[in-house]
Formats: sequence, structure tokens, C-alpha cells
Amino acid sequence: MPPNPDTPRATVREVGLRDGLQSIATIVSTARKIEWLDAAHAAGLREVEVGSFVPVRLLPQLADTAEVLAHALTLPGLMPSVLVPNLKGAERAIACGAPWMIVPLSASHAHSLANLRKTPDEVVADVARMRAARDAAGSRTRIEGGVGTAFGCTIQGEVPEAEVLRLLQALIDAGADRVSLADTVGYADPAGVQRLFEKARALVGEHLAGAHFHDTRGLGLANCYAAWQTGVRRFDACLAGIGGCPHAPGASGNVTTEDLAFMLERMGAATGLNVPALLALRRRVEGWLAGETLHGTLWRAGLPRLAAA
Ligand SMILES: CC(C)(COP(=O)([O-])OP(=O)([O-])OC[C@H]1O[C@@H](n2cnc3c(N)ncnc32)[C@H](O)[C@@H]1OP(=O)([O-])[O-])[C@@H](O)C(=O)NCCC(=O)NCCSC(=O)C[C@@](C)(O)CC(=O)[O-]
Repeated sequence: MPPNPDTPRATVREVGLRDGLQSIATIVSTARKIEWLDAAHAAGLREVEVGSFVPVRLLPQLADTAEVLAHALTLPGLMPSVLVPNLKGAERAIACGAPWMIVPLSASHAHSLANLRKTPDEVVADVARMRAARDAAGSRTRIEGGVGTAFGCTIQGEVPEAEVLRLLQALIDAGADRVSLADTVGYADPAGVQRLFEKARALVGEHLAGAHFHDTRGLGLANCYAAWQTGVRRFDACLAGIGGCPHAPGASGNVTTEDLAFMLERMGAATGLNVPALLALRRRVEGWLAGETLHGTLWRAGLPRLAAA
């Protein structure tokens, strides 16, 4: 049957291989990351953040990002992305042919210094340099500016909405192809999400491309739904809900991929995802991450049995 054109589509971007693993002590081998990627692709995921081009001494877990990206580029229909913290990282992403590079910009001045050793405006200036490097190389690597701590920060406390909106616009002016908003430390609530995403949409329109929520205080899925109501159709998530920024005190797990896929499908959105296959992958990843804290609820309850008796 052809897809119903009235069915809303939603994209779940799996960020477990980057955001998920960056705070996990157990080193996952390149072979297992590739197995993870292949299974995620087979389960229908078409956008995956595969690693970070950061100094290896900072994040040895992600030292094999170039190899994982090279494999991701062989998978049909897959749109891989990588995180880049500065121009050097961007040059590596461009050289490796990454379709997307994601630049994390913290709207909290204090978290920005802790995470990237730069002020938010210095990161904006870096984005302009990345755009120039990309254009000079004739590369097709596109730039997403992800504005983090958009709902507050565990180091600084309050982050004014006006500052978040100013930085979204500054990123686009500097040459970012699109922008997204992130709740790095799980301070967001659905009403606040709706308000900020509506304002962001009014300001930058279709440049606003996604939402990244952490489930630190149990509001991750509610926040996704609030963002959905404002027209957001791309959501970051991690298999088994792992993740968190190592330089943001109190940051913990991302929204769980399999739970989010289940919610979106139950809401009637077309995700292209096979939820039982995601649950099977979660079991495999759980075996690789023995002793680590995992999250999510669908794995425990299982899928509802709705077929007529
Ligand atoms: C930005 C830096 C590099 C500054 O770190 P720095 O020490 O100030 O860097 P530097 O420019 O002084 O260079 C020091 C050395 O590192 C090298 N270097 C410099 N850059 C790179 C690079 N890209 N790749 C490889 N090597 C690099 C550079 O070449 C030099 O090497 P040396 O001359 O000493 O041999 C560092 O602070 C950093 O990597 N920070 C990133 C930390 C991180 O990964 N945080 C987590 C991601 S953000 C997040 O999780 C939030 C998010 C995105 O998920 C959304 C949300 O929830 O909000």
C-alpha cells in the first residue's frame, strides 16, 4: 500500500554512538559500533550521529570516529553526522566527507567555557570559519548549530530566552545551514518547550530543524510531545537512554530511542522504525555495556498486545 500523504512524518536521529557513549566508561570496540550501526540501519534509522572529532585524550571512547563514519557512508540512505567542537574538528569532518557536522554551542556562558573553553560568541565566530573552510574546500558537509543549555544550566542557573534566540540567529548569520535546541541538563518542561520553540520558529522559520532532550527529571517524552505540537519533526535520542555531556554537572540520559519511536508510532506518525528490532538492538547493547546505567521503560513492559483474541 502506498504511504498515506496525510500521515505526519517524524525523524528520530540516533545519537547513542556519540552523546550516548561519550559519558560511558566501558570502551566499545569499533567492530561493535559498526554492528550497532548496521542493526540501527536495519531497524529503519536513517540519521545517526556516529561520533565526535575531539582530541583523543579528552574522549578516547570516540577515537575511532573516522572509521565508524566511513562505514556509515556505505549504508544506503543513511545520513550520518558528527559533532565538531572547533575548526580543527570541522576540517576533519570535511576531509572525511561527513554529510553533517553538529557544532554544540552552549547558551550558558559558564557551560560554554567548561565544555569548549570558549564564550558562546567565540563559538559563533568559529562557525563562520567552518563555513568558510567548507566553502573553500567545495565540500558538501553541512553545518548544524545546536544551542545547548537552552532551558537552564546546572553551572550558571537561569539562561535567558532572549540569549538563546540571539544565538540561534547569530548561528544562521554566521553560516549554519540549520539550528536545533537542546536541554542539556533536563531542566525543560513542556510549557517552556512549547514557548521557546514557538519563539524560535517565529524567528528562524524552517532553519529550526530539531530538538534534543535529556530525560534527567522524567520529562523527556513530554518535552518531545510539546516540541512536536510546535511543528518539530526531528528528535535526537539514544538507544537505552544513555548519554550526557561530561562537562555539564548532573547531565544524564537522553530520551530513549525505542520509547520515543513507540510514542511517535502510537501517535500516528510515520517514523519508518521497527520498534521490536530497536528493542532487540537494545538487548545487544545492554550486553556490551554491563554495569552501566541504562534507561527507558518499553523494554520492561513490552509492546501492547492489541490483536483481537
Ligand atoms: C574544544 C576543545 C578541543 C578545546 O580544547 P583545548 O585544549 O583548548 O584545545 P586547543 O585548541 O588548545 O588544542 C590543544 C590540543 O588539542 C588539539 N586539538 C584541538 N582541537 C582538536 C580536535 N577537534 N580534534 C583533535 N585534536 C584537537 C590541538 O591540535 C592541540 O594539540 P597539541 O598541539 O597539544 O598536540 C575541547 O575543549 C573539546 O574538545 N571540547 C569538547 C568537549 C565535548 O566533547 N563535550 C561534549 C559534547 S557537547 C554535548 O554533549 C551537548 C550536546 C551536543 O549533546 C547537546 C546537549 O545535550 O546540550
